[in-house]
Amino acid sequence: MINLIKENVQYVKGIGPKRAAKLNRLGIYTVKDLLYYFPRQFEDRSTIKKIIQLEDEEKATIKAVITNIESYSPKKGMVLTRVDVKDDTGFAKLVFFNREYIKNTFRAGDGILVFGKVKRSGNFVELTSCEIEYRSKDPKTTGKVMPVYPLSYGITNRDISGMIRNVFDSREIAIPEYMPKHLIEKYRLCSIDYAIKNIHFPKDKAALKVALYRLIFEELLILQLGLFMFKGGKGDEKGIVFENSEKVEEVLKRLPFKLTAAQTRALNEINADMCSDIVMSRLVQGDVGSGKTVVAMIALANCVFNGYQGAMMAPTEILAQQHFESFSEILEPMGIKIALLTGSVSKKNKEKMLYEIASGETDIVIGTHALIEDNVEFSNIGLVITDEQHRFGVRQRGRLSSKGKNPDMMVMTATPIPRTLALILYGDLDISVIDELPPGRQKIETMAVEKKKRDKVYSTLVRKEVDKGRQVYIVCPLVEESETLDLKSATETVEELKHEYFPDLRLGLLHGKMRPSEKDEIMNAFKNKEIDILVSTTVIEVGVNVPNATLMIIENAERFGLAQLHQLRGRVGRGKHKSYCVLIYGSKSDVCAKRMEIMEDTNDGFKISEKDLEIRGPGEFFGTMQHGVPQLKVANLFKHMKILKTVQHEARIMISEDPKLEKAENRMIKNEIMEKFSNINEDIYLN
Ligand SMILES: Nc1ncnc2c1ncn2[C@@H]1O[C@H](COP(=O)(O)OP(=O)(O)OP(=O)(O)O)[C@@H](O)[C@H]1O
Repeated sequence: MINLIKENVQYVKGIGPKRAAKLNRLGIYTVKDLLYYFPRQFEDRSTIKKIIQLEDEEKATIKAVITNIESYSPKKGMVLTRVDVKDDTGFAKLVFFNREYIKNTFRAGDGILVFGKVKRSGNFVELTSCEIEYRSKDPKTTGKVMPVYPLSYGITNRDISGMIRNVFDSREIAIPEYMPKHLIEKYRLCSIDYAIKNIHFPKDKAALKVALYRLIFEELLILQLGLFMFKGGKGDEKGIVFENSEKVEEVLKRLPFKLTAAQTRALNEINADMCSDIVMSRLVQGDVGSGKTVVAMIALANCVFNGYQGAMMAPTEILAQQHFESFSEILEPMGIKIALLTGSVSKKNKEKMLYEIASGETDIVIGTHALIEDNVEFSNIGLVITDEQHRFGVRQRGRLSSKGKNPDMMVMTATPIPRTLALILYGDLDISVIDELPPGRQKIETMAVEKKKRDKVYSTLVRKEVDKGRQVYIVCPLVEESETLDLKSATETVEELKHEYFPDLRLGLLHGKMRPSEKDEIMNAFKNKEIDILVSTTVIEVGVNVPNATLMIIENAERFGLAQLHQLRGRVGRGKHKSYCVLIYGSKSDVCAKRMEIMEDTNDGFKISEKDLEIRGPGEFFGTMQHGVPQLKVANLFKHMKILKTVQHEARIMISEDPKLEKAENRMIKNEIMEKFSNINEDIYLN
């Protein structure tokens, strides 16, 4: 049987090479691909409505009797057929384009069961895009739950249904079961055969539910098992056993503040890992401004006090520079030597730096991607930290770790996501959550303002903050003006502000196309209060810390996702002053209104990322990450969170008992995993 499933789809009755070529473009090559080409949604045609109940714009099924049929040609090549029908509650018109056969097949007095899109205006009811479900004098059978497939390349829903029907009709197809038996029994999953048949031709709503449950379960299980298998769970290799150095107390004393309870808790968890012989793999999650950096710094200091080197990789040069400065201020006086390694270090300096890192003279290296280049060698690295890991790939993180012998590893992120999703994004890491902001932080007052009121925001709010001695960020979606997009650009905004609003103030411009040294210069000037208003693109999004900045204005706020708006907003409210965020939007869409409302209502990153997921769906939310794993066809990481949790629990057990899934009961599902993951370019997958 299995061979039939792997057979080229072109040999299925009614397909042939021409249609097969079209199917190929939908990613369908084999019979199996066709059977696994799942509907995007289902239309419930099983409920029959009376004409009187029909609502404008809805899609519905009616059972009616034909009273009249007329065909005419409004223009060359087009035939319009109008079928008048009635039921015991009213009258309706059915409209068909280019379906001449209707006039020859039907007569007045025939019964018809028809599904279509309703247009209603008072008592006038019309159904368009009609599909005839049954025709007979008295259609007793009801319409079904109909699959709707994701289509293109001239293939219709009917085509796909027909082809799949042919597969089942013309040959003995039985899909061999690959789900481990213990899971089928424990969760009462239906067989794969039943699931496939019922997802394409649901017997009824209940059967569809059973089929979907099985397929969602399976899809998530394959994804999670694959990720565990390929990313590797926590290894059993022995790590370095650090001691909790007394000198850490001295570091704490040098800080201008006391750690929050949440920071202390995270540090204790990190310490416990570092002092054990297990290699640490820990994710530190904390909302913007919660103080993750200092936690990283203390862990690195402790590593150095134990005689090892540490490294921290940041996603941008600005951020690496900032960490370098804040770490140096506290740690250098204690004799710790810190280096900053980025792409813009001159060749000569770099050589010296690399030598000092390799010889062990340098204790802590902070840098960007430059850190993972081959020529960076450490003498004895004990702890590697990546900041904002979602910008790096799994392999990049791995590359940094591989520069030592089982160093402890820590990842920091400001995107608070549910545990279940973190497991998919980050693999099997332990998680510490910093769920408390430093004392004295006030809620960032957020206002969404229509584009036409921008003037007022500039002339009142901006002026007020600057007069108080505070600083302002203005974020624009583009660097330069665009002819095609009506979006605010950073360069244009600076000019406008300079000439029309604030000729007396000091303005700065920051964007990704500038040279690193220029960026540094501007950032330093802003930090040193030499710039009042910094107009920027999203290069300031992650981590930038200037506590005197209290007003953030985001132009074309509708262009950004919620999580990104939250990150941007997090650049203010980082000190003791009351801070504000103004979201200027130019869209009238409902989604935009909803997004703005959420931002106004809450400052809680966790709630925001949940909403973001809900609005955008996990595909977009995970961005590039989704390119790297098999596409989900039926499961939705957000909607099916409960199933995901169950699946993760089971996957973890399976992997711990059989890490490579080699036992007889797991071999079949392993084949499925290999097949799904094999289509993925490893580079993309890992990055
Ligand atoms: N316990 C504390 N008490 C007072 N201020 C603190 C405390 N911890 C950190 N800070 C200060 O809070 C600000 C934000 O800290 P930090 O930059 O570490 O945040 P973060 O969690 O990395 O935020 P982001 O994700 O936005 O980069 C810094 O100015 C830092 O000095």
